[in-house]
Amino acid sequence: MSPLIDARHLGRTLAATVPVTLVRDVSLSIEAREFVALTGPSGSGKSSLLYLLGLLDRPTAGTLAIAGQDTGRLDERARSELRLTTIGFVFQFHFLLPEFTARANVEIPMLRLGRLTRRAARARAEELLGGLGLAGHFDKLPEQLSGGQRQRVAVARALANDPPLVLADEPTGSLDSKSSEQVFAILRDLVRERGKTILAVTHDLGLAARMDRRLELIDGGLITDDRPGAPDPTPAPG
Ligand SMILES: Nc1ncnc2c1ncn2[C@@H]1O[C@H](COP(=O)(O)OP(=O)(O)OP(=O)(O)O)[C@@H](O)[C@H]1O
Repeated sequence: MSPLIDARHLGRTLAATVPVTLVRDVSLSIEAREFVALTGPSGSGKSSLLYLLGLLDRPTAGTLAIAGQDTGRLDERARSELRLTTIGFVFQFHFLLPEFTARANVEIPMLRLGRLTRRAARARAEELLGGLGLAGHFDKLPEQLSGGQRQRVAVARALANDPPLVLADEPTGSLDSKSSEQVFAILRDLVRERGKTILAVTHDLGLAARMDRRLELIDGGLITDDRPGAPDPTPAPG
């Protein structure tokens, strides 16, 4: 099976009098069921890379295949469909629509994709929210929820169309330590129990160390790709 993400020499440069390179020559392959941290100093290009991989932005160099599809060959409509079916996003600041209830926020991606009836979308939204401990909160607006609850609604929304891949930009960055731990456990269980693949930007090296693989960017380039938790492949002598 092809990797879920396969980037070859990916680059993103902004054209300006002095061009700005956000992402340079990143080659990277992520398989299904990986739980990957994307780390690096502020301004190193983590969000820029995440936007490219999430098809929210287009590279100026290199190639990107998502779920085996060469994204450079897709028109806008096909890119949008691939994004809706394959990728869920969770951002640091939830970006829920403030005038819609928790349930409606989760229903929207399903209604946009148009594969479920309104009634089925509603049932699925309630099931997802219920599974994330939000059973009593379907009708609340984002402002009526705590930060941790809002982030769980954002996770439910990311899962609405059952995408294999979830991209998260500092998903615990704005949360207190208890909510942060809760959201981290939810993301980890999505990989372990539901077979999702997660790539999460984080500044928290403690969290990154608890994930399966850590990528590090400096100045837009990938300088580290390691597996902190992996057993040492060479057993100690004796
Ligand atoms: N539209 C833009 N125009 C000009 N510069 C930009 C633009 N978008 C990003 N940059 C610059 O590109 C660099 C990479 O930004 P990016 O947000 O990807 O980094 P980051 O690693 O996610 O940072 P942070 O950890 O602070 O969120 C930064 O120096 C940023 O200021």
